[in-house]
Amino acid sequence: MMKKNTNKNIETFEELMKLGDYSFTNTLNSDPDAKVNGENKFSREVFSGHYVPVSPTAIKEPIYISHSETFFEELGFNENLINSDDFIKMFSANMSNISNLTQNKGWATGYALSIYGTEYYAQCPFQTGNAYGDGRAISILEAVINGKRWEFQLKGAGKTPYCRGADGRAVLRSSVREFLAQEHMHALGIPTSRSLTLFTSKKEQVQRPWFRDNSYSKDPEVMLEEDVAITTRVAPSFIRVGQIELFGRRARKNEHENALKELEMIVLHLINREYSEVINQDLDLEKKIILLVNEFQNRLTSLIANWIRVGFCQGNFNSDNCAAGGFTLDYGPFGFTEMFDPKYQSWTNGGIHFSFFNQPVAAQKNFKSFCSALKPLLSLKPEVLEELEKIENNFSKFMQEKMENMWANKLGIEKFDVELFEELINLMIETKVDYTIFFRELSSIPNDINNIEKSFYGNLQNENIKSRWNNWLEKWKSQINVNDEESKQKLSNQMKLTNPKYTLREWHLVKAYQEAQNGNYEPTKELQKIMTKPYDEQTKEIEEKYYIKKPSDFFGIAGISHVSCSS
Ligand SMILES: Nc1ncnc2c1ncn2[C@@H]1O[C@H](COP(=O)(O)OP(=O)(O)OP(=O)(O)O)[C@@H](O)[C@H]1O
Ligand SMILES: [Mg+2]
Repeated sequence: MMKKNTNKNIETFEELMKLGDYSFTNTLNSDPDAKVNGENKFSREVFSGHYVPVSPTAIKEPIYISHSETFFEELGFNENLINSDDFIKMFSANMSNISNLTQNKGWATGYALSIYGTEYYAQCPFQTGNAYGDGRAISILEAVINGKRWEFQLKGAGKTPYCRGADGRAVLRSSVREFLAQEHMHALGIPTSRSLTLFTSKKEQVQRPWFRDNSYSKDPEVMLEEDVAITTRVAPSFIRVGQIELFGRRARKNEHENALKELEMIVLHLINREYSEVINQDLDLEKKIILLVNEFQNRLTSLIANWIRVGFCQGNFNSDNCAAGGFTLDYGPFGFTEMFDPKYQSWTNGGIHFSFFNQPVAAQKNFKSFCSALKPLLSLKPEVLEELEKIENNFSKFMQEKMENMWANKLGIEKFDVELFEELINLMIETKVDYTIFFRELSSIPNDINNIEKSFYGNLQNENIKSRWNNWLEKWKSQINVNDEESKQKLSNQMKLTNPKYTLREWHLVKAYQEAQNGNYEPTKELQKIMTKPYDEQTKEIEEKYYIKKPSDFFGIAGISHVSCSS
């Protein structure tokens, strides 16, 4: 039976505004100093409160680049909305002179920073952590749409108290990357913040450190003038592990009389926004906390296994870039591994700890920071604290289980086999395979290793390696359940739903944002169209253009093989 579509469509900007709901202002505290500080567009310490009201700074004469048709459809947004003047104004950060606005201010939030489990304060200009947070991200709307609550956040909408002396802007390059990556990840079946719209402007440029053309430099060499842009991203909330940490640290140090209360408030807010379907709101606080850590652990471990499944490396997995709802957030120095390397990491300053295969450990560090932040709420309940610590200590066991299941699925086998897996990884490293193409080709269940040569960066002339590969294939085949053409086809189809055909390679992105800088948005749109169907075969023409290994000319090239800065 066809499921009846009960969703109500949103035809006009006015209808969208009617769904706006700012009730969080009843359950969360605003920064008490915000009023005194007027515009709130300069770097300053914010000592308490959960959010600071901030007016976004418009980009002038916004130029439309793209919107997510898929997400519009999911939200029930009429396509015509994108032509509405008010809609364009709102999502290019111009909230003046819009009729039907319930509130013409947005809000920014503070958060703390832990890098690989170590607490940091140095990144805050005051060295206290009180001026660190959304430096250029400003939320402007919460709306309940067809029963689901969404927060709409502009990235690059100008300065906030957390701007740390920077310009509050995002450049076109990083905005195109984030806009495309979010919808690609969603299409890959991976929880993520979503993209709504992408606007740029030719009326404002900001400077960013970057590389010369075709440079091999690891460090930026020049300051580039780049056009500004704003992407609107959408999620049930933008609460980060770092945000819970900020309140956890304040409570732990008893920084002000409301510190513990504010921690409780933000935790309950997190549960409401991200976990209301799994945590009954009538339970007492301790029970809620235990369910919360369990479920966050569950989501986070699945998320990381999924990242590794598709070759994604987040690159900067600090606690402030780890969404407490367990989805992907902050597409800064991210990348998809091409020539397989477990240590792959595109960000030159990122270090090995955020590299591709170390992401389970990086996640564990963020999980630990999350648990530590909750502990002040349990100081009078040692038995609950013990329970929490037990969950915390089980992280690596759960992570390992998720990883093994993921590898088994990727290989189309029932049960993970450590020997089979380790030999595969060794062979993949030794023979330099393209991660995406290899697993996709394997999904066709080849008879001989020559059939998947397409995925090798070198050729297979070495007889020893060739025979090791064929032995591996034999062993693998003895573990998959394929006895006839029909079962082979069935398994092949199933594997192709796990192993995508297309992933967002950096050199595709570079072409798209360089063209966009010249005012040609077609490559961005083409990439968007292809990368939102990553498991489909698509046309021969697309295959020839996008289902190919990284061209040798791009190896080692700055801005393609590695980046120095994400903003
Ligand atoms: N141009 C900028 N102006 C003001 N603040 C900035 C700017 N670039 C980065 N920041 C702030 O510096 C911190 C670290 O930046 P990072 O690259 O992790 O985040 P981001 O990409 O801006 O944002 P997000 O995590 O919201 O996606 C963040 O708190 C961010 O808000
Ligand atoms: Mg960030």
